[in-house]
Amino acid sequence: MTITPIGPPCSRGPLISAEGLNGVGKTYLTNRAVETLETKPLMLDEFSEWANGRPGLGGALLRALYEASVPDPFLRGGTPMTEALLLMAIKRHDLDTVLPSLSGGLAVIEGRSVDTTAVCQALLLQPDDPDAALQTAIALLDLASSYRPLPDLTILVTDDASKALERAQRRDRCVFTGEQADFMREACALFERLAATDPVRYRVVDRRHIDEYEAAEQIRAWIQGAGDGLSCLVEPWQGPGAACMCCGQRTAAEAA
Ligand SMILES: Nc1ncnc2c1ncn2[C@@H]1O[C@H](COP(=O)(O)OP(=O)(O)OP(=O)(O)O)[C@@H](O)[C@H]1O
Ligand SMILES: Cc1cn([C@H]2C[C@H](O)[C@@H](COP(=O)(O)O)O2)c(=O)[nH]c1=O
Repeated sequence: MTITPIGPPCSRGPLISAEGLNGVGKTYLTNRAVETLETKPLMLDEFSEWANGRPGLGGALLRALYEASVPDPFLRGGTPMTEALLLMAIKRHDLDTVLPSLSGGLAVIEGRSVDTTAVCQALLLQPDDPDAALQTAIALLDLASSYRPLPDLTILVTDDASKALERAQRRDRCVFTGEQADFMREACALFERLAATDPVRYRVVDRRHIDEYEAAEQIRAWIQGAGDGLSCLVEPWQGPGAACMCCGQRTAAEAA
């Protein structure tokens, strides 16, 4: 189903997410890509960059997850479904905070969004079964999309998991355990399989095949094109005919 405004086209900005493993270069490449854009998007930091604490409910929920999972980089506290719902609530909170920017026509780039939640929590819910994990990730994304609209565009940055691991360890001056490195390898494969299920929303930058200049240029072009022909953004739980969260117009649903 597509949502079309009854009046003039919606002038909102695009909601974009950057996804991929720790240390794969999401932040590095996205920052490089936006350097050359005339109108800078609003960048919503990744979790680790909330180091000084983010005010508000999103920060408080994240602190609760960190405290319950210490000392695990993947926020694993032993109750994956509860964690999934909290992570979705944080990503919903992120959306709430950027609605004024989207409404003003600005592009917003989320450093990680609901796809990370789908991938990481699916691996916890279906350990040792990659096909079941893919189905679970798809189902978790479906659940997330009832909390908030999915991004208009998701850029997956991927690479050999071992390269991403090396960069993450160097940057954070830490050593991942063997189990954590295995988790990253599984997440790498699942991110790639999940992206292949939705070629309309995902664009994939594979650093095994292109250098950082080409990667940044691709990302720049995708960000620049993401604002074309956007439909209204509606509360998923309100259904057809709801007002757009950005322009306020009532929408009509039509069969795709
Ligand atoms: N092509 C590159 N050349 C040199 N350094 C790089 C390159 N790509 C990334 N890095 C460095 O590797 C580290 C990890 O990159 P970055 O922080 O962008 O990863 P990330 O995907 O955002 O990771 P995380 O999700 O863990 O925050 C950073 O210190 C970054 O500066
Ligand atoms: C959003 C989200 C994050 N995580 C994990 C992935 C990373 O190890 C950390 C956050 O680090 P970053 O600075 O955002 O790269 O949290 C997760 O397991 N599930 C999620 O939904």
